[in-house]
Amino acid sequence: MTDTFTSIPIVDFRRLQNPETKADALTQLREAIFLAGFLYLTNHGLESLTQRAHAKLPELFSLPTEVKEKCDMINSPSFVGYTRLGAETTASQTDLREQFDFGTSGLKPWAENHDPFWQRLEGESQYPDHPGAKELVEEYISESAKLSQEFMRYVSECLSLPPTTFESFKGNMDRLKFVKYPQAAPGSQGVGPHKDSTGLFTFLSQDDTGGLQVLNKNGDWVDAPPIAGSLVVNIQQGFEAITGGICTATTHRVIAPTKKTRYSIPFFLGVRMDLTLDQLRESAAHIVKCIPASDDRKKRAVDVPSEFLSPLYSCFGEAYLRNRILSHPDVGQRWYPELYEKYSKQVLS
Ligand SMILES: O=C(O)CCC(=O)C(=O)O
Ligand SMILES: [Fe+2]
Repeated sequence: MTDTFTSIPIVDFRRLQNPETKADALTQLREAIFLAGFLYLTNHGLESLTQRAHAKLPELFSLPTEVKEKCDMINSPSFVGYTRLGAETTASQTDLREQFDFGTSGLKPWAENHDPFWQRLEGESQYPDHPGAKELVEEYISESAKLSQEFMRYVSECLSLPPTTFESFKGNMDRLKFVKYPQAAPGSQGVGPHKDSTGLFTFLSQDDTGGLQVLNKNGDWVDAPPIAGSLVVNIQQGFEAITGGICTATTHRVIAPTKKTRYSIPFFLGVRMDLTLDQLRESAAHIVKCIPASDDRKKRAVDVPSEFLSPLYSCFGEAYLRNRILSHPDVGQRWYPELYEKYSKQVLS
């Protein structure tokens, strides 16, 4: 195994499911997790659903502005809803994308008097007023949740852990986004360099445009060109924290397209928000002990704490809320004015 990657590995889900090929496929999965933190998942079974969803996206984004703005994220303390072009910031720069954010539906509503403030992140989605939109989102989230649960079992197995190891870390709310990147001048920022921070794993369906890039350990940007029918899966900071930093969340970005509009659909598998730093340290220590990683990697795991685990925050939920407030400052200022003031002044060490 070399020290870094120059292309994104491919893992065939069907080979993980087939007892005859499973051992070999688990080895590939482990290398992808350790080496890149990114992989293409093929033969995952959601091919026709992702195709149907992509066919719907141009329609949804071409709805009249007033229809889209009726479900504007500014209405939502849970940061779900529509974000117009230019209202999102990553790495201190404006992203050139427009998007709808949704979450798992039917969760218990936030109760001001006894739920913690960050629990308000879990709330009902706002759907664009368009036939079939809500049904499509609900089906997409429910199918992706099933796939991601099975995927996580294989991840546990490839790390020599019992298959259900990570299940108790799963949160109540998964998130889904429909994203549109309009054509822009060469080199424009579709979304700036970032690690996904609000969950365990991301499952991304991109169209055939290209533009997604992943940072390797030498500091080079590696293209993740579209592979028809595949999902790009990556580790989020929640999973990095749970594995004590051994499985790292990898930085990525999207260069805005120059020739045509790009659409993508990321699904974010949620993490349990009530986990405190101490609880996490304890379970991470246990998990790290079992994972067969090199001593060097284990040492690095201790040396490189995730920013998600900053002692500035009481638990995952608070770190997550901070991330949402700073990414969507208009929504943050409206619903959490005091926290906005506090978080925007903090510097993460
Ligand atoms: O649109 C994409 O391909 C990636 C989007 C992304 O990285 C994100 O929204 O976190
Ligand atoms: Fe991302």
